[in-house]
Amino acid sequence: MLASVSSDLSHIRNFSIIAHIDHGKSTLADRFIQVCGGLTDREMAEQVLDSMDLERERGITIKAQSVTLDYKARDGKVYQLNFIDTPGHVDFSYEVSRSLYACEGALLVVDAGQGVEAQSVANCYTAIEQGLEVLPVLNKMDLPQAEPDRVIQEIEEIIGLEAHDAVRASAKSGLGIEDILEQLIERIPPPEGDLEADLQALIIDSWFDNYLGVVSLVRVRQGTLNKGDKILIKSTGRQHVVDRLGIFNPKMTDKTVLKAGEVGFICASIKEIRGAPVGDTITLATTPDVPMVPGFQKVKPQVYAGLFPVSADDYGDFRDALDKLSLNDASLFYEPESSDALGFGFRCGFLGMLHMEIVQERLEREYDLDLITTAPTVVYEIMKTDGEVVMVDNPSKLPAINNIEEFREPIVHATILVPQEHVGNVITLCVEKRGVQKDMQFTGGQVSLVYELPMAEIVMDFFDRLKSASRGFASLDFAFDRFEASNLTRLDILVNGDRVDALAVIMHRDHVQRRGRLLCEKMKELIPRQQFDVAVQAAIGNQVVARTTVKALRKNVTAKCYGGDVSRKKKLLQRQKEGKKRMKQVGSVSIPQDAFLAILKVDS
Ligand SMILES: Nc1nc2c(ncn2[C@@H]2O[C@H](COP(=O)(O)OP(=O)(O)OP(=O)(O)O)[C@@H](O)[C@H]2O)c(=O)[nH]1
Repeated sequence: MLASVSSDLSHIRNFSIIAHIDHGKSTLADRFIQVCGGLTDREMAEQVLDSMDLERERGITIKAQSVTLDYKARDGKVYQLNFIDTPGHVDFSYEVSRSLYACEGALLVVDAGQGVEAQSVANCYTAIEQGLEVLPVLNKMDLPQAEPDRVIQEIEEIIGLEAHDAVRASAKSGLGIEDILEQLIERIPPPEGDLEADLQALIIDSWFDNYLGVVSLVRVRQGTLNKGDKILIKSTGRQHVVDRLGIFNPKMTDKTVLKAGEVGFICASIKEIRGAPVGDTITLATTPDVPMVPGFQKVKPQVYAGLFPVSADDYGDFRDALDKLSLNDASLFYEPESSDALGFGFRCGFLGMLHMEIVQERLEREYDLDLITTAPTVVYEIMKTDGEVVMVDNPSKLPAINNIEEFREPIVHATILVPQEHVGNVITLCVEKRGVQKDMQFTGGQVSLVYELPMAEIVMDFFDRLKSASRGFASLDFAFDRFEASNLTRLDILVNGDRVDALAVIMHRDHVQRRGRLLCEKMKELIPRQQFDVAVQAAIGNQVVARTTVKALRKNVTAKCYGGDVSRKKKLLQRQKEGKKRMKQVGSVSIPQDAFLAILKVDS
């Protein structure tokens, strides 16, 4: 019953949507906003929840966002629905579990033509473990290839979730949208939370806004939060005054109070995003003993790479750009690095390859920088002969081989879902990537494979290879499991006899011969011919395992463009010039950006 007493939370529903990329989460969220009358048609034209340009271009959701909607249900009552968006990509799974902590329920949206995918299974388990009510929804029912019965069977068998009364919907046509909202109100419990208790609020997300400073999205778990309150951020121990608070409906709307059970934003003149980390707990300065909401952990980067400005003059701008970018991205780690080959730059840590690509693109696009990136690497644990254990995120910083007692690499626990007809190819790929099979189950038309794989193999090209091995149908989810001793070594690349530190890679000894040779071949393709022969060698210590030669250039590139075809000649020169921008002079040889990433293109 919707009572006037403020302590009644029965009209509130906090929920998230779990969906694999492209299964229709954003479209569905837009429909909810429309049904609840939050936006005009023109505003609807933009997908409001994916707010960053880059996200929209790539069509993926990165930052969690929320929207508060008033829904007039069929029982005549008005409910407050707080939808908390979650990112769909495996790199950002930490943020998913944060978002789920703020909810009592989640919709599991599955494309009725595609079926269940590994990532949504993993997120669904997280939700179930956190005690959430999960409601399956079959989306894209308007498509002729929709197979609701098969997908229901998959949901029941793979996830173990009752799905026979899952709403059959189409976010595109509008079919079933109100049925979803009705089911949500009926099945997802309202939040619990004592309004009289001391304030305890969870930070679901924080981002840096140029005008407002840090804005945090919070879920009040107990007590109330008022404008003007002096708050305490538990992990930093810092105190701040709340300048503004309110909700997104979906526009930012100011209020004076957020109560237990509610979700909204706060601004408290916090200068950088690390001052209000995601997953942290807020309480009042007067009640510092309120416990933290459990499960808070600092995000740890999984993949590291060196980023260097092409022109040394840009170093200062590059540092400023990283400072600014990190205001908004707490998971971006960076520290100065210097390389003999590439000069001064930064060693950056990322959540995964997608995160790395996004950061790189933002630096180049928003800050107009030309950067050279070295091959990404995972973090290794090295036990030295003197017993000391060190973590190494940069192949060129490895201790000398004879000082290494044990080389340990990170192992992930991976789940792959793949249609039966492609399972053979996927197993072959996993074996090639040094995977160890832990489980294999057949369900409906899909096979669920569980493997332990070295993280280094996964972050390289595994995902792309998996997609091509399964015609795009396989899906993957993985999480760090442990460090394990492995027969690894460092492979150096020498250009005309000079060891190029930025080209060093760590790999398994079994792969060294073959990959070393392929790497030299690839380098030969990538390094432009010079006025002299260039020798490219791959070596372990002093032992050369492969070599090739980039033959000296004899002809002028434009020589063959004889006659009056000036435009073609100009074009060629222009292309050459653009190519040069992304080159680094190493000794007397120009090495292009692609060569630094060549290892990623070397299939074992
Ligand atoms: N035919 C059909 N297409 C749909 C439906 N729902 C979504 N789509 C389309 O599917 C594509 C992906 O939809 P999104 O809503 O962007 O998917 P998403 O899950 O939010 O993707 P991320 O933001 O990347 O996680 C878009 O081209 C939508 O237009 C539906 O019910 N029917």
